[in-house]
Amino acid sequence: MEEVRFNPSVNTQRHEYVIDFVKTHKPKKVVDLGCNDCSLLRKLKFHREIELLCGVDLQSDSMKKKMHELAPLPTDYLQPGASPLSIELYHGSVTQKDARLRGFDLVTSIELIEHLHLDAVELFTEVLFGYMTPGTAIVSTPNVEFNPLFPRMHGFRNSDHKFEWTRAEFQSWALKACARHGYEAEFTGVGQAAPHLHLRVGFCTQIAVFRRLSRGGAGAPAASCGDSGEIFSYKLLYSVSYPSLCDNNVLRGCLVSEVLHWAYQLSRRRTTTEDGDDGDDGEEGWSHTAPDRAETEPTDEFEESVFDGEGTHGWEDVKMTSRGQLESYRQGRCVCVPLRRVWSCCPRIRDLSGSLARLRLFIADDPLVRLSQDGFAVVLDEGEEVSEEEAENTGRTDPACHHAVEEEMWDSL
Ligand SMILES: C[S@@+](CC[C@H](N)C(=O)[O-])C[C@H]1O[C@@H](n2cnc3c(N)ncnc32)[C@H](O)[C@@H]1O
Ligand SMILES: [Mg+2]
Repeated sequence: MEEVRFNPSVNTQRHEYVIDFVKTHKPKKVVDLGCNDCSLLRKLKFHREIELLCGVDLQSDSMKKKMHELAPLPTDYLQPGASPLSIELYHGSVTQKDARLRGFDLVTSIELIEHLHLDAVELFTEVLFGYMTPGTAIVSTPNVEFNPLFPRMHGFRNSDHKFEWTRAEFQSWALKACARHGYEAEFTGVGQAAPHLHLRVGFCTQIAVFRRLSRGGAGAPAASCGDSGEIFSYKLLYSVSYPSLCDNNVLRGCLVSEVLHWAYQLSRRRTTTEDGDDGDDGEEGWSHTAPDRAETEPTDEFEESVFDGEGTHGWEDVKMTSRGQLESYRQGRCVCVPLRRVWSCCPRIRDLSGSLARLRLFIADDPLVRLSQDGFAVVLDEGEEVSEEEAENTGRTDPACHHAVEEEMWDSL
């Protein structure tokens, strides 16, 4: 019989199964048991709906070799995620409890259980379903019925395997765990044989997806391990937090970067006065006096009418309603760009800050931004511009530029 080959590899297919599950169910807290060299974690970290991503393994060497690849990339600083992300790696055995891993939304155990002796599988089952009590769990293991399709293989698929189960054996273990701990399970797999063989041999890798039944619901007994206090049996090997917009300092950095970028852009644009006069000194388009505060800071009604959040008024409305009110103006050798104008031009600034008042609060004390005395305009020194190089160094780039940097990074990986 010709040896079966998978493309993509069955390992990749297992990881893709988990990733698809994450995309669909959007768990916030995920732990990968038996994470080995963190290869699944390195893929999962890009799914920013996850806020806490953990890995556990008995062998620390493989984790240590690759754990630094879990660190944030430069792009994570340029475009911080909207929600936080922490990654933690633990050295320990899945047969032991650790309070830090309780109550997760998703636990994955990919090709782990067959590396445990059967008495350790019992302990693991208790720890996983009775103590960790995740909302969902994905457990995969080889399906021994598929092995005849590997004619050159003798014994188990790996010398460290303590057993390999048939579909019936795997399902029996899973259903017992469900009955004891209040879960339900569905069975599937990855790595499919030719259609005429599939029914007979099943998937190469068998997968059980467990879902915890609601507490107090039928078949949901109390956790069998009981609440045995705070147990910390794992050693924390690695921990990293990603920059996120939930951190006020990161949010301020992003707002400052956007405000400066837009203020420079707007300061370069020619403006005309209300009557179309472009000034008497040859410097076309500049107002030379600070407008009344009322001019740069239209009324609340104005703000409500233009920024009612319903998307009924576009930028065209702003130009019409505020003609003559949102112009940049000169003060001495400086150019002042009304903060409201910056706000009007950049949806990202509006999204990030929520309101003009909040924007002002956020950036007012930042040393990179100079606001006018009344706090209503960004003050730029004449001729001050952000060079391409400077923009890259400070991250003061427009979104298109972020994407270019990101693409470049991906190409180099
Ligand atoms: C085949 S590898 C798992 C591969 C990995 N899950 C993946 O998807 O790429 C099995 C892993 O389980 C780990 N392991 C074995 N016994 C363990 C235990 N009692 N507790 C935690 N990890 C264990 C091994 O060190 C090894 O890294
Ligand atoms: Mg294995």
